[in-house]
Amino acid sequence: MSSVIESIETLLVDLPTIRPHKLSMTTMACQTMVIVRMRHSDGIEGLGEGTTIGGLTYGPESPESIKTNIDAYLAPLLIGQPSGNVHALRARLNRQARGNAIAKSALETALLDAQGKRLGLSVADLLGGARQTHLPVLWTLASGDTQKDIDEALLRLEQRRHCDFKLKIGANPVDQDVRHVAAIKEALGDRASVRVDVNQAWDESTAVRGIQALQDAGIELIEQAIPAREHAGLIRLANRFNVPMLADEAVQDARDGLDLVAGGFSGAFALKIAKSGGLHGVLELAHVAQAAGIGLYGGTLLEGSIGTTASLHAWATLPEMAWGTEMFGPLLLKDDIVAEPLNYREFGVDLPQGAGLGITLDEDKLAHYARR
Ligand SMILES: O=C(O)C[C@H]1C=CC(=O)O1
Ligand SMILES: [Mn+2]
Repeated sequence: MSSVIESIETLLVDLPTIRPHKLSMTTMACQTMVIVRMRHSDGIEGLGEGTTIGGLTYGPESPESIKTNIDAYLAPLLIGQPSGNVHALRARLNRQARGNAIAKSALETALLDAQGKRLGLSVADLLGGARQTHLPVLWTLASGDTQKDIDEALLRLEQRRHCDFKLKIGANPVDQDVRHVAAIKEALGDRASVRVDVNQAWDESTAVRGIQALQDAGIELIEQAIPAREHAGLIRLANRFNVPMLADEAVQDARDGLDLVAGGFSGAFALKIAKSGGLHGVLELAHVAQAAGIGLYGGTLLEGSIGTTASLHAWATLPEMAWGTEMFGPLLLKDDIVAEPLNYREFGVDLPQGAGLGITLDEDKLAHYARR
């Protein structure tokens, strides 16, 4: 008899960050992940992760809402269903539950992990096969202090850990932010690509002033300068400047991507499994971008090792991404809940091998960090 989904357990796991991570909307000292353990009648367990940033400061789902909504609404839709048809299960969830993209992404990850283990294939294999097994990874400088950021970047360069850096700005007045960014770019010179993420903090006229100065300072990419829903404004900025715009919060899924393209956007899209409700959804967005000549960027919501690995399996199926990836989440955390951490080397990370995600939990660490 074929396998069915037997139980779905969700755990809130709190891991401290290696340093305060200062973003335009919040400063993080800890990351909370929702870990999904999905058990099937054939004895296989699938792992998933749903993670956001800073409670409700980043988006409409919080770690607690992700857990509650899986427990109360989404898990009951899956339990007792045949394990193996991921598309049928996605459709079932989407028919009965609106939104909740992060929760759905965690569940789809667990389904794919289990199906891969069942068939002896990696998640990338299930998605058609990996085109890359080593992916570039940038580092985000967000200590809140210019000199500390410069020292951190120089160390990462020296270690051959990262050579692309994203600076989180938008919490301070625009001129102060521009001075901070320009000082870092000046210190790193041609050794590094420097980009900024404003996380929606500016209005359009502030953005015009800020982006002009950042372009003059040699910044290579401007991420989400204005609020997510201001698609027309983002398209105007993309057409006004030479430095490309990276749409992040503005582009959740393929539908948003199509609207931006149809409106005349050019530049790049940040792909995140969490925004698009999972790996298949994010690849649909990637395909819209590819058809429209929009650059690809493998994005993160600062997931731990499970969510980061799931994303890597999706990115691995794509051709080389124009702007690389930011799959550094596990490096921002002081500890890990997996037995074998991801291998970061040579300015990038290796795609884990093995069936499913290719990840094993460290049960002691999980028990230690799980919220009681
Ligand atoms: O891009 C975001 O908005 C989220 C995130 C990615 C890196 C980081 O530091 O925060
Ligand atoms: Mn962003």
